[in-house]
Amino acid sequence: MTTMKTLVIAEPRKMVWTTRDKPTPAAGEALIKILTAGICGTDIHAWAGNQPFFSYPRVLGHELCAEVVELGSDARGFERGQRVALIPYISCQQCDACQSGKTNCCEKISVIGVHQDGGFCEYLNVPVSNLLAVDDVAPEAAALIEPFAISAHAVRRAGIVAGEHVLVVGAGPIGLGVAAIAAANGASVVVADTSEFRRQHVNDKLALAALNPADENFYDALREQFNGRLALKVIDATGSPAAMNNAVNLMRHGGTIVYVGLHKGDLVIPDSEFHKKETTLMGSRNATREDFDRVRALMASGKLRAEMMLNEHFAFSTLAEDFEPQVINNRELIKGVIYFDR
Ligand SMILES: NC(=O)c1ccc[n+]([C@@H]2O[C@H](COP(=O)([O-])OP(=O)(O)OC[C@H]3O[C@@H](n4cnc5c(N)ncnc54)[C@H](O)[C@@H]3O)[C@@H](O)[C@H]2O)c1
Ligand SMILES: [Zn+2]
Repeated sequence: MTTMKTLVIAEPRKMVWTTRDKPTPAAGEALIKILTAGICGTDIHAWAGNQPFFSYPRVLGHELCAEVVELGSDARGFERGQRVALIPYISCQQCDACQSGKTNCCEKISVIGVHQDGGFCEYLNVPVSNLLAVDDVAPEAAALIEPFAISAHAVRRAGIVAGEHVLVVGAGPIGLGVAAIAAANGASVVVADTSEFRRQHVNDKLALAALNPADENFYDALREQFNGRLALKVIDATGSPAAMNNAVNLMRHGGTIVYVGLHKGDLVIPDSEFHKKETTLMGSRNATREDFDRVRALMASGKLRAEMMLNEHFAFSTLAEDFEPQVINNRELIKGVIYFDR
């Protein structure tokens, strides 16, 4: 086969099937055959046209599990037939962040499937330096290593260790990943979300307590979970300033707040509480190879399972037709994985 089926966002709200040439890997690249792909909130925003940095036409897909089918010259470290996950970030290696070793914060970062064409197609060329070997992880879970790695990065930034009282605000894919990884670290984890459906998912699939921050007795319920105390670490995964303006009030002395949610609007930090409690405030951006490795190992050991984040499956062959009715209009979608039926 020299051509391949490719799903292109031609313009906002318009997905079309296109036939493209199957690529040939250049030096340092692998040609990968996509097996599964996760659908991210970014994909949905790109479809809707409300992602300012997006340009069209674009092939989405940055949460990928694939098989190596061909290797370009000098593409070392992988073999044909090997199962891999994509680390989609390409950093410039020159900016201040990259020079400080924080390539996840690169000022000129290019994300495969966001700033350049990704994997909602049958085959993709990628630098081998962007691959992670995942032979010990099933394709369904391997497609979720990237969102779980973003969560793992936030957990690592917060320094969450066994026995700590951790409140995760927001039970979308990122918050669920944070809660699952913090619990795998041995922390005592409570999740807060205004959505009853998402709280039920936390109870059922993570076996953790989930509270509604809009409830009158929220603070009392939180204290009850944490042996009469407030949280030591709060991780925000909502992206809602309304959810987090009072985060410092949820903390006890010497606590840490990590914002992984990207807030559409400024945050308000209650000054007196912030000083009085000597609160630490941190951001968390993307993930590093270390975070991807940690997630792969947790998945291989059975401590992280796809179902903790995943609740829908889609077929690649009908995705253009299904995207609006089943992805966009599905109020109960948390995370979907696409199967590449050929
Ligand atoms: N830092 C990074 O590198 C990075 C990477 C990916 C995503 N993100 C951000 O992380 C955030 C979460 O992503 P997601 O895909 O899980 O999103 P999502 O929209 O699926 O989940 C957000 C959750 O927050 C809940 N929520 C909203 N307002 C709330 C409130 N006031 N109180 C409690 N819960 C509330 C919602 O019910 C929902 O369950 C987004 O802001 C996203 O942009 C950051
Ligand atoms: Zn850089």
